[in-house]
Amino acid sequence: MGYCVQPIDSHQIALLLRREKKRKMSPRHSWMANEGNLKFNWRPAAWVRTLVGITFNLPPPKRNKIKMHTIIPSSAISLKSLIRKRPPPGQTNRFIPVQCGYRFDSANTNASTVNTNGAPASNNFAGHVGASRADWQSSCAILASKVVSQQQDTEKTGGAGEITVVNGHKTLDLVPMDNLPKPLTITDLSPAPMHGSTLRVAYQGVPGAYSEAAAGKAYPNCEAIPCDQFEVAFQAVELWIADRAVLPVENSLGGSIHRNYDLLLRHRLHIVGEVQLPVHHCLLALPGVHKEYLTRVISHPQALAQCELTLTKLGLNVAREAVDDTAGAAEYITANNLRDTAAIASARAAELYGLQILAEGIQDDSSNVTRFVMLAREPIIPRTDRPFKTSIVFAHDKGMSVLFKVLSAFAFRNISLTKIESRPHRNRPIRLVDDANVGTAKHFEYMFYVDFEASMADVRAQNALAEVQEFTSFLRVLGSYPMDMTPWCPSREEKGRGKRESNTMLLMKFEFSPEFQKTKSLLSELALNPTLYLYEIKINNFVKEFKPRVRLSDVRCFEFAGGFDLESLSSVV
Ligand SMILES: O=C(O)C(=O)C[C@]1(C(=O)O)C=C[C@@H](O)C=C1
Repeated sequence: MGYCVQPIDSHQIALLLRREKKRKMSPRHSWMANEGNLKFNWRPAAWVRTLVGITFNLPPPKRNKIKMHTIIPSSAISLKSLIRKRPPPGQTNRFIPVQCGYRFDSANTNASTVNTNGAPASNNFAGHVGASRADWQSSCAILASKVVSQQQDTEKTGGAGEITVVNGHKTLDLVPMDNLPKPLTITDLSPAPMHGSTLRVAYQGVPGAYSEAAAGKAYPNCEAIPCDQFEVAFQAVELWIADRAVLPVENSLGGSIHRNYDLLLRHRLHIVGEVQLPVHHCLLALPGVHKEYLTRVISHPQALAQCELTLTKLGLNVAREAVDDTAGAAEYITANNLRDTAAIASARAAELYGLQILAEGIQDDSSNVTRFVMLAREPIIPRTDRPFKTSIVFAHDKGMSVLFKVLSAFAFRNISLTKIESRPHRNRPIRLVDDANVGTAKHFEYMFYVDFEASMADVRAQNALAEVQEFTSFLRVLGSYPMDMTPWCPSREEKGRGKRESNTMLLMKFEFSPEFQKTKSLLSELALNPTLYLYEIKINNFVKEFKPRVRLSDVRCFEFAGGFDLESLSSVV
């Protein structure tokens, strides 16, 4: 079945918000109904509630399944409202309809399922075939009609056949066991919704953007939902249009993506994970275009910054223009048939928008990595049995050496800080300090963002934060989440240098074994998803079976998506 994924923009979000308000429907309710997860809401411990700075006003669990269909939002969200309007004739649409590649049947190549090039688009990340929005809507409709018909049956029969009275109290509305959601366990670090549909993950950009790849790495079977701005991705999660958002926060070459730091503070989403994505940029142009024809290069400002030196080395001293995202740049060239313009984007963007790759790996450093955070409406339960990171934001109070004192709270407890970022304090950007003798000092006021390597379940972290609270006027925990420990996936060039021979040997030795093939695909899924614990057991068996037969030094890196290091996996299990 062909399916066209369209980016959501802020206008549509506003429309949905208004509609949502009109129906006086609380998002909390819609989630509970949608996920069928009524009984399993966990209340975070008191210290989490205090530190997260958010009141968890969970309504009492409701078990009346009739309520569920009345408050399902998805069936009411029209697909149309998620599709961007076409631009007036003569004006180019910034987001032309493209086949996102999440669901594709080659037999179906109608206008909405082909890319701008007329060619069918293809998938980029393994196993990410998810239900389309249409499927999602129809499953909600089926669920709703099921509940309505059950309700009617009950009304007709007066509830016969169902136990509705217990000890004289009409309290229970029992549902067949099969329909009950599975209880959450401690391994459900970030519980996925149980509405029977795939996880919907919002990202900024259009298909082919690195953020889409990051969404696929974080949630391998997700339905990735493109959004035209970071803010829209935040709102999509807040309005239950998406279940998660995956957004970039920093790049190893270009530095912090400040906008997302500001938005983290403005919105009430929680960081539930992180993914680090190696970013290999390509220079893309229309087929037949040579480097010499180019008069400008367009891309996301981060991507332009990451390739600055290489572009100059390639002799491309041409105009460099910033656009919203890398894949959007590629799309723009194709849509406008620009033969004098190149885009910096991914190889997948080249494939999707029918461009040729003029140069590959053009980032100034081959180990270019972007760190993305995974955002959800609910925080996850912090653990101590694997490496966790905690992100906080604080504003310091008046006083001497406050920043030093705050940082010492971590240093004295041997907690490493992995990142510190400061942003202007929007409410109070300047503090004036008058000194009658020398004049007025104008102090810039900041919000400080700190990531440290400890879980909120670790007493050291709790004590450190208790101390930090003493020196700060504002403190919020943005999230405590598993660190991305996926082994380093070297770039193609690095891999070629030395390791290829041993990898090839290993693959030759085992590739004919069906068991190996099966396990290999499981492992590649794990390599792509740092939060999947289910696979640990399977890996354990794999390691047991294969370890005696191969030298670990021979199997440093497999030649499949994501790549991983067997040695570090065996230390995980
Ligand atoms: O434009 C894209 O493809 C993005 O996903 C955005 C973004 C960013 O915001 O930094 C993500 C990764 C790369 O570092 C370049 C751009």
